[in-house]
Amino acid sequence: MEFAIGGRGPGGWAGAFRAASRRRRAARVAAAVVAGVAAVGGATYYWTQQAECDEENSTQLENSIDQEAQALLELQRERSKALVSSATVAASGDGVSRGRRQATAAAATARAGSNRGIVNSTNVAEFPRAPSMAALKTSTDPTSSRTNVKVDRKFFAQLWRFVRIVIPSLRSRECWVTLGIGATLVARTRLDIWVSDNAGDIVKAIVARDRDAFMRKCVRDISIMMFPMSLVNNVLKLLISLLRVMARKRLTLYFHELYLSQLTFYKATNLDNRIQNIDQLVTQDVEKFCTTLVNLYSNVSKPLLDVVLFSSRLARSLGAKGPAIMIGYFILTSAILRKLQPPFGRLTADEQRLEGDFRLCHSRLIMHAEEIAFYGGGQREKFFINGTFEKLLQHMQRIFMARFRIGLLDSILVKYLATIVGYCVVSMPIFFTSGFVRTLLAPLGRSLNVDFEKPTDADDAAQVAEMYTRNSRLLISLSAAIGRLVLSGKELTRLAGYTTRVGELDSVLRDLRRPENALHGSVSAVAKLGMEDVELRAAMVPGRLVDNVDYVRFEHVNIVSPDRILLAKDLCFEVPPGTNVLITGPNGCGKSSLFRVLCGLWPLYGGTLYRPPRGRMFYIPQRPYLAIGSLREQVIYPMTTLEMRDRNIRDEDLQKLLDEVHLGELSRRRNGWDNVCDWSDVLSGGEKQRLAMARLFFHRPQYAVLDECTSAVSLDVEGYLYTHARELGITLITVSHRPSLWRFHEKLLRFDGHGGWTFTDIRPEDIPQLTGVNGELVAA
Ligand SMILES: Nc1ncnc2c1ncn2[C@@H]1O[C@H](COP(=O)(O)OP(=O)(O)OP(=O)(O)O)[C@@H](O)[C@H]1O
Repeated sequence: MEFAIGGRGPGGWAGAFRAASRRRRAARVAAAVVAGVAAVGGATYYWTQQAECDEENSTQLENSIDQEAQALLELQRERSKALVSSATVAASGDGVSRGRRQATAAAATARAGSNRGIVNSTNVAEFPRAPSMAALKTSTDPTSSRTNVKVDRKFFAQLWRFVRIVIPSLRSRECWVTLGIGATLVARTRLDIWVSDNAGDIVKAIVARDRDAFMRKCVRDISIMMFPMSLVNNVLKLLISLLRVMARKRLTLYFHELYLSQLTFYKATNLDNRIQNIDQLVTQDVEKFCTTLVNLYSNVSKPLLDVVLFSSRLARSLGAKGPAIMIGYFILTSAILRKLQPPFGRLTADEQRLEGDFRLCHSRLIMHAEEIAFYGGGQREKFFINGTFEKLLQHMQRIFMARFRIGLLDSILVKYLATIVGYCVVSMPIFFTSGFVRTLLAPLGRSLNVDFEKPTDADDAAQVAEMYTRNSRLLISLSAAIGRLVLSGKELTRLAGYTTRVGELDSVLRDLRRPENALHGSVSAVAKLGMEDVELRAAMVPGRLVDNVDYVRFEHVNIVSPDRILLAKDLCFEVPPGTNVLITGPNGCGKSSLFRVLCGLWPLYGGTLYRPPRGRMFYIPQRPYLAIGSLREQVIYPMTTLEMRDRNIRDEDLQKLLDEVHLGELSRRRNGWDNVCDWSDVLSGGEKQRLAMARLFFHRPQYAVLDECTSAVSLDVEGYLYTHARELGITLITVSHRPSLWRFHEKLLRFDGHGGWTFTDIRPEDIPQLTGVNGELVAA
């Protein structure tokens, strides 16, 4: 709220103030402080009410955003798939530590890649996992905490937890910066009061034609004070920005630690549907939380201080009634405006949804441009897109009209009437010293034990001008402080929203890392089973992992999907070193899931799993993960160049590997081994798979899990790769539908798609019977 107070007040006030006794003045100051605090209480009540209103609006906004999120699901799914396939590979490739370093960059690429994903949607569609389906479930879930944002005890408890992470100790830098901001705020308020006093003195000197006083106050004092004033202002800005960055750093690193270790990133995105869009939570919501928290700190503490100090200062000249009337007026007008205000929260939410619909139409056009073009559907799409745009425009016009109506009232109450009230308050001692105002203020005066006495006539024009200037400035500052307090209500609700979201992330990540959940999944998953799920209940008994042997053995292990479907019952087989195993079965029967259990991504149920330590196993999926970085880093992933140098491995050694997989040319392109580009875009499907095989040969694990990872490689090269892997002593566990691969394996694990399985020898005489003339599978 602002005033347009200006002009010159009439003379005759000064005597009134000279005549006031010290005792009375002290009483008035005390009363003014009480009035100020009471008014702040009123303002606080107001903005709590406001917060509830905002809460309602924000819930509507959130709901609407949910709808928009649903509408945009198709696009997000593409992006999530890219992210999750990266997460799966980073998890199974033991790339955790490296993944931590590259998390931000990878997310950025995935996001940037979403556009490519749109155009190239056929590639992405190969991937069966769609964690965004889980996102769909939770985003519409009415019990989701997104719809339940409250400024309550739980909020303050959560907030306190994060404040303790952000400010870990009283000796931390963050604590000093927080205290520094507090001290700077006090200094700034004191300087504001000095400015008001000084402005009064300057006007007084001008009116009294006192040149010496004018030079002293205007030139000398301001010249001296401009240094501390500009210093304080800018130090305040600097400290607030610093605290924001420090808070974000602490909190982001805290979440990175939780998220990127112990495969939590995989579990959170694949096995658990409690949270969605973790990338957004970690990168954006944490940042917004920190910004809102720091802003709230400065936006509440400063105005509170201002209200108390400005009120007490004003009371010295106007008595308690000045600030009390002004604050009362603000509370009154705010209440009126709130009553009459249209539901802008809902209107804005609707606007967002309509904008989302409009954007989605265009995005779908880009995504399916080819199909639409083949169908000749341009006209149909135009009709549809124009219709959506028309709806958006009509809604925007409705909002403009609502804003126009409330704007009229707003200007009258907040600008012009407030100006009148401000003028009246400042000139009260001279014009309104008896009668109506006295009667009006009498109850307030009695309750505050203040005597709103009539000041004696002032007669010193210079002093009057001084008082007028100072008081009007103080009143402007006071009203600005109350305005900021009122706005803080909105910020508090926003902070509650971010705290809930960040708090949810925190509790889910911590839950997934609990020792009892680490190996066996969420305990609650079993607890949620109904009594009718007898078989499932029996199958989901926590299993035992022995990971220090040099063979792979499944003993009575059950494979259960996160959706609690029993994919394989009572698995028992052994893969001794040197015995390659081929896994076959219909789509969706659980072949890849076996690997997920083997690598520790999915919970282990049933019996005992024996396997070598993770570092001695390697996993290559059908679409290999290519990290951000140079060509060298693609081959050695998840090892870093530094680690490679430490182990005395040279680029020439890598070149041999590339030659083995028939990709030797790659290192001879521009920038050679240091060539950094988006490798998933640059390489063809077959080249990516061969590069992944070079990576396998580089790491030479004891066991390699190959999940259809040569499906795009020509048959002759594929044969060579398998032969070479055997020469290197790598034992292979392969999923493939290609009969051409049977000859490289000794055992066959076949799933029947109903939980059953067989584990048999592959006899040489079986192989020709199973392959047709062109190498296709004719019996299984
Ligand atoms: N994260 C997950 N959440 C829920 N269900 C899943 C998840 N991952 C896989 N599934 C389900 O588990 C089943 C087995 O999936 P899996 O990937 O093991 O199939 P697959 O045998 O490898 O199939 P394909 O031959 O098509 O690759 C499928 O029905 C799949 O939908």
